[in-house]
Amino acid sequence: MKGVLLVNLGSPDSPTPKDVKPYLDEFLMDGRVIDTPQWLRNIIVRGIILQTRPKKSAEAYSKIWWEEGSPLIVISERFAEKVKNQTKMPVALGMRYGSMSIKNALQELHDQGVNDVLLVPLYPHYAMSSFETVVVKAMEVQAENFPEIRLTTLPAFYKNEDYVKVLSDSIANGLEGFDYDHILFSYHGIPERHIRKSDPTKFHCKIDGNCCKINSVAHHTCYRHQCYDTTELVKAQLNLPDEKVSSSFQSRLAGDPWLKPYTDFEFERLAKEGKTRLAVITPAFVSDCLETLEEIAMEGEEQFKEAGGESYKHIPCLNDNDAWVSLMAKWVNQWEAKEVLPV
Ligand SMILES: C=CC1=C(C)c2cc3[nH]c(cc4nc(cc5[nH]c(cc1n2)c(C)c5CCC(=O)O)C(CCC(=O)O)=C4C)c(C)c3C=C
Ligand SMILES: [Fe+2]
Ligand SMILES: [Fe+2]
Repeated sequence: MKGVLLVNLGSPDSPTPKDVKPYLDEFLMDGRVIDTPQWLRNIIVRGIILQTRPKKSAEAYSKIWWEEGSPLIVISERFAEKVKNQTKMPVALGMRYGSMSIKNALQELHDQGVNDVLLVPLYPHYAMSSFETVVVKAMEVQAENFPEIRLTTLPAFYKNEDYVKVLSDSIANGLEGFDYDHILFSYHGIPERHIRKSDPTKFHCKIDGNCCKINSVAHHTCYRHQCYDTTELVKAQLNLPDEKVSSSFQSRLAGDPWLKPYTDFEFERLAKEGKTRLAVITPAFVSDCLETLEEIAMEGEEQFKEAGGESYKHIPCLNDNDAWVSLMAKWVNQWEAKEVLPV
């Protein structure tokens, strides 16, 4: 029997340093997130980052936490529930990190007689630190515990025509009534090194401003290209003028060079250039989370207004938007009926 496994990133169990620390430990000890040799990752993560970050992160989580729990988890649960209502197949939800494990979710499907699973990483773009780590983890868990289950992965869907339409409609809806003079597409950042590592040609991705515009097989795994493509596709769908739109990358950790331009620097640059009414869109995330609700909706507004901006709006992610749910249901049902996957 066929079934669906939806996987998002995960959150700590509560917004306290006690619960944030083990969550960050699992997250940052993932070699696809901090991609150093393990001995060095141990020093960087356990010897340095985890000494101070859990307290700082817990404070940030406290600002956005809902009565029902972490926004990312609650929204993912609502989404999964709605998808369930639009398919005959069993649907389970797991998280890459934290206590809602992929193993438990696969067990849930297995207990319902499922032996053929469509794995859906809830990320529109490919990155080794998001999409790839979910796929690798699910394959490891399957091989170790459920050898009779067949796993098929839904590919990164950022340029799927229906998805671009659903995303654009949701953005248009969020922009309604807001008199903006600029729209910033802020994507989660990654270290530049990750782009080079994921380049199958080993020479295409130079991160020089041009490589992402030249056609290449490298784009199947080039997160930077996929983000810029998303901006262009939405811009075309909504007929947005070039001069009113730009892209940037947020949430960097100290140390390595990350993808540029950095979102926080862009807030300052745009305000100084006289763009005073800013809308911010965060299309690397399908559900709102710490990085959108705290870093963009709260901190971002403060940074932009301190730099001279006057009005500011964060446009919500797709979350459990009905059109998004129906599109996901269409994809999983097409796979069930004809083994067809979206492109
Ligand atoms: C080296 C560090 C990190 C990489 C690379 C990275 C890539 C990456 N992350 C997401 C999506 C999310 N990240 C979230 C939180 C978060 N991310 C990092 C670090 C890296 N992410 C940290 C340390 C944290 C935790 C919070 C903090 O201390 O700042 C979240 C939110 C989770 C939540 O509970 O709300 C999401 C979602 C993507 C898509 C990505 C690569 C493209
Ligand atoms: Fe992250
Ligand atoms: Fe590229």
